[in-house]
Amino acid sequence: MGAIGGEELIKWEKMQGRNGDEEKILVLVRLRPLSEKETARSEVSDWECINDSTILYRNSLQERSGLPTAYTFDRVFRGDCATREVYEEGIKDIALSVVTGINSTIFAYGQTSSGKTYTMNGITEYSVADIYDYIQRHEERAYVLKFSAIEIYNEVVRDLLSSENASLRILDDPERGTIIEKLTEETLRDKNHLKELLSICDALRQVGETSLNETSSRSHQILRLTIESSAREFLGKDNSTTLAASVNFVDLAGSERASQSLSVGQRLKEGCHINRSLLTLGTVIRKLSKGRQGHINYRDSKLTRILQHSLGGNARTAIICTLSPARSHVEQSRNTLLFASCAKEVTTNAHVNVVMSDKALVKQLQKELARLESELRNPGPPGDYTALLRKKDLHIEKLEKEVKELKKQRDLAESRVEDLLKVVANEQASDKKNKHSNWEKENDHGDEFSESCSFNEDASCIHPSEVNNGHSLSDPVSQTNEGSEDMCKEVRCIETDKCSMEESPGFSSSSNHENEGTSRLTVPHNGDVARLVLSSASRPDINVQNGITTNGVLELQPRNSYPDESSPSSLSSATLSSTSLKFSRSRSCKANLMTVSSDCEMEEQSETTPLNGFEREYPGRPIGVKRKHWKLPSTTFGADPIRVSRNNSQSSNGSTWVDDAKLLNTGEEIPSVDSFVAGLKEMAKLHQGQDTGPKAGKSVKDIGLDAMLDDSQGAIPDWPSEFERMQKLLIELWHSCNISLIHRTYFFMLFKGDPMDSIYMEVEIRRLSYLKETFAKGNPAVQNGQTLTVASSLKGLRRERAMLCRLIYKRLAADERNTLYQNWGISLNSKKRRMQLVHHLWSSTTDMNNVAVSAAIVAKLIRFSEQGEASKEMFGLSFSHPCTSRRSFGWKNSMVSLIS
Ligand SMILES: Nc1ncnc2c1ncn2[C@@H]1O[C@H](COP(=O)(O)OP(=O)(O)OP(=O)(O)O)[C@@H](O)[C@H]1O
Repeated sequence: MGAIGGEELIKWEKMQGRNGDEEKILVLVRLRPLSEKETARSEVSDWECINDSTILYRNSLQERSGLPTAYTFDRVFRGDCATREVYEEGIKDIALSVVTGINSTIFAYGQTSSGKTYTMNGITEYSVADIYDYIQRHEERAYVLKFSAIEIYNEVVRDLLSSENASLRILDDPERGTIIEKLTEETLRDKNHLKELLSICDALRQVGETSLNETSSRSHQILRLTIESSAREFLGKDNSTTLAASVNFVDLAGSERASQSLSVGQRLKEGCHINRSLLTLGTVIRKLSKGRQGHINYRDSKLTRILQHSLGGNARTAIICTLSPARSHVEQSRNTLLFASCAKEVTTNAHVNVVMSDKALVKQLQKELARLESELRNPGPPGDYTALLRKKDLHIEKLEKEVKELKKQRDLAESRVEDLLKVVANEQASDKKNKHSNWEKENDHGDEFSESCSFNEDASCIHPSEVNNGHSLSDPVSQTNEGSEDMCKEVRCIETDKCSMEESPGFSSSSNHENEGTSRLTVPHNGDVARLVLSSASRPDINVQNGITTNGVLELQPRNSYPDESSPSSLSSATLSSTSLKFSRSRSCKANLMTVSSDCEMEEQSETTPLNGFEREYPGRPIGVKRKHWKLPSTTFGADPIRVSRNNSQSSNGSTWVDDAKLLNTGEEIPSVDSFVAGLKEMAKLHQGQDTGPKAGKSVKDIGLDAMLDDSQGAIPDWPSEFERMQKLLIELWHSCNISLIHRTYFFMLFKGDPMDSIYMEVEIRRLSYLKETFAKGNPAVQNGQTLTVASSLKGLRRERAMLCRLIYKRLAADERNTLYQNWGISLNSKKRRMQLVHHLWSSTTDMNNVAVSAAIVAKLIRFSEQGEASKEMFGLSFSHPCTSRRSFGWKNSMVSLIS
């Protein structure tokens, strides 16, 4: 039979409350009463069981010997305790484990005449009786019991139940471990044969009685009862399993010293063998008590070889140590207690033993073989594989998405690191450039310079801290060319595409006529500081002729036009035709031309943050609604030229641009809230057109509001939590898509939880989800005819931050700024305080406090409140009936109080 695991094993282990758990050997100590002989010799009893677990040596003389006087074990029994009591206290539980498939062993260890046989006879009898009782009560199972009784004497194993008393041979079977060949077996097939069991017990008792003679007292006797059981309902069936375990009752020879009991000749040989087995047993127990490290010498004696599994193996084990109380045996008693102390540290690891008959095993293997052969012959319907492949494909697709998302996150992280490096580099550069120290008041760099360059940012002067010997620290190519291209001033970007330029101090521009002629931008050429940033200049149709002259003049000449010779140093407000401009550079700057081109390409992408131009590839565009020239308002400054359409037009071409610069009169490209709102309406209109098709042709007023009102008034269950969800999603999407902070602020300020907000929020979510998805795939999004990438959107965001940085200086008083710095944990002495502050704005997607405060600060900077403390009703964004009560589930904090 081969041992296997199985469901039954698990079931039985559960029944036993064990699953290969380690368990310490149970150690009991039994003190016998003084024998008649000992009493006659006036022996005194020096040992006393002071409680259930402690035995005490009471001799006051010996107490001073330094040896222990108290010993504690699992249980100690006084001399007047009955064997039944010993049996019931722990032994019974272990002995009966055998009926549930768990091996067990009960030892008796002690010096000669200490009561080992006396105890084991009782234990064996009670155990067998209880096993019998158990079998009787479990008729659902069939039992087979096998007895064997052996004696180890002088290291020879004898079969006590065979008539010949023949010697037995110990075999080491690789599968079954140590076995004893020619075991005499008395087999009981089921309960009808139990009488035979009892007769065998009688025979064993006789053996025990026999052992009282001189020979047996110096031999080790082992009675083994093996029990196999199977559920009757499975008997004879292929799936039947059998539990098989053995219980050993071991009556060891006396552990007295050889010198006491042995002398010469046969007795000496006998004693040596006795001591060899006992000595080995002691050594094994001692080693096991220290944790099974190293070699355990089971094979050094027959006794330990046969009982190997009972000593630290697959068995539950109990040792009853018997003591004589007589003072004359104190030394042996102490040795016994020492042995017991070691034994109680030994752990065993018993588990339920399940076996399957060879027949059942063969059948099961044949069945498994047949199944595998069948699978090989019939690989299954192709549909299975198709489905499997589809599943795999989906999984691969999902993984690819994850990879792209991770790449995107990596790019973002790299970009942020780049930003930080620039900040650090700028700070270092600014330290060196003390000659520009007057450029910064309050040791807060950049404002005055920026103010002097209040031309829109696309054509703005580079902050001195960004310039190092004429090259931008942030431009790796320029840094590479450092030293060799001093005369070539970098041209970064020029606003084109019908851009509107304002005169600004520090700049002069000239144009002989709108849309034609050469536009010259004269940059204040202050040594190596001058730098003109061109945006959108990478457009292939822009031709820069002559590049930047040595006196800092950049000439832009639209193709097919003529240069304006008249006023090279002045340029009035100019609108450049975006259709025919092309860059070129003077030969002296040839090497830098590549730099310019590359820079300009990047700038072209950076012109637009993802806010704008969504209309181009908006997936929900209704059929028939072609690409229109409407746009969301530009909230990334310099990203798009400001197109003037002040009438908030809702014409079919939908260009609802507001000349924000004029409107706000800030010198910065801040989109007004009404241009923002107009853009939202455009978007909502498109969205509505997508959803409602036939209504697409109507104007916003015609279709948008009423239709949306209908939609939105379809009650959204649990709107407060839905609003919160949408709001969080939007914040995350804004962050992911690098959306303009001003756009976020406007949106945040306008939509605070009115049920009607759901429409615009939904539109915004759909728009940004599309953008995010496009970015996640690593694709550029085509927006407003321009290509938008993660990198370009980040650049747009950076420019917006720079603008906000300037606004902090312009719009906030010194004490307001200081309060903000303190609130945001920015040291008042640190450099780039404003930039630090700006980087905190809208920096968290989860911290709503950060969001609310950020929105409040940006709102203040762009004078949102001055634009009318915009209410949605003002802009026609709210669809609420005048009587409809507004419920706000927005931010709880007072934004005004948060700012100050
Ligand atoms: N707990 C007890 N109560 C009463 N009598 C006992 C008790 N233990 C042992 N005896 C008696 O002590 C005597 C010796 O006991 P026993 O033969 O069991 O010792 P042993 O340890 O088996 O000796 P050996 O090693 O020689 O086989 C016996 O007559 C037995 O009846």
